[in-house]
Amino acid sequence: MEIPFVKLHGLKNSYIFINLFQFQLEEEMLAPLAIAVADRDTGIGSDGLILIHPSETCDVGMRVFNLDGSEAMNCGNGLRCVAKYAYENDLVERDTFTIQTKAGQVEAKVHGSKAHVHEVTVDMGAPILQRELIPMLGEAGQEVVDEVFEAGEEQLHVTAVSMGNPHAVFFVDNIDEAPLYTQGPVITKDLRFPEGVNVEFIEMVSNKEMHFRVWERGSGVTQACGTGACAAVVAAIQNGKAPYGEEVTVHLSGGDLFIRWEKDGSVWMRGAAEKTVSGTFYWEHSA
Ligand SMILES: N[C@H](CCC[C@H](N)C(=O)O)C(=O)O
Repeated sequence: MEIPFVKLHGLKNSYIFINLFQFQLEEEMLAPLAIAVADRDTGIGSDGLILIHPSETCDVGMRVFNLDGSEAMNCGNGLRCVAKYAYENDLVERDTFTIQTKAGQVEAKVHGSKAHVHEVTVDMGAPILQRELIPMLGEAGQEVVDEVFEAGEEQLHVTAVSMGNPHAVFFVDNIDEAPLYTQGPVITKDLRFPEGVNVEFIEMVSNKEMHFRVWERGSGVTQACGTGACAAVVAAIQNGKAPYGEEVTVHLSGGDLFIRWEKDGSVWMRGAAEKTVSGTFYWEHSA
């Protein structure tokens, strides 16, 4: 198969994008294709695959697959890249439009021109905080804030937040000493999270600034995670470490995101999105 693609990234969290307004794929191809394109040796190299597709309810739709082929419900960096691509390629006319995800719909506003969108703001909607909706095992109806979390020999404290996809947020004193590579791969598959979980470690710099590292469900360590940054700011506010309604700067490995959670309302994410490669992926798909 000859598959047209574009590679874009949000703060170096990169995906291979396929425009299904122009190209068709069979459902059973999607997971193996995500694995194939993400492979840095035999594929293009990315953190996964994102499909941009027609939607009956929104201006455009997005599906996201991690590099292990698993499909996720939402992707913050992916949303900003989809918004950039949709506006620059005339899939939408206005600079503000809706994007359908598996988790629901969001509203995006692009900043820049048709020739080059350099930044996107997304209303990510309200976080999901009830334990059983994260989902996380335990007493239903409760929020998970600063809860003791036994992880091997360590006793951590977890705050769990869903942005349509699950996040386990841990606050550390020094981000450079966060157990990202030891605890990340273990916690992401912990049975207390029946659907797995994205794992974030946060060091607060001030009440409006934090350092952030992530082990993503299905992709491992990535340079940035947009839904994770949203979850981290929500968790900081739930723990009294940051204020409602004001932009918090999140320093991710790949760059900065600016996140605001309106009390009892939406989480807003603002950040860059860049295109790097376009071309044809030659794929020998064995059914
Ligand atoms: N690994 C995530 C999906 C990608 C999210 C991330 N790349 C972002 O920018 O939000 C999950 O399985 O829920």
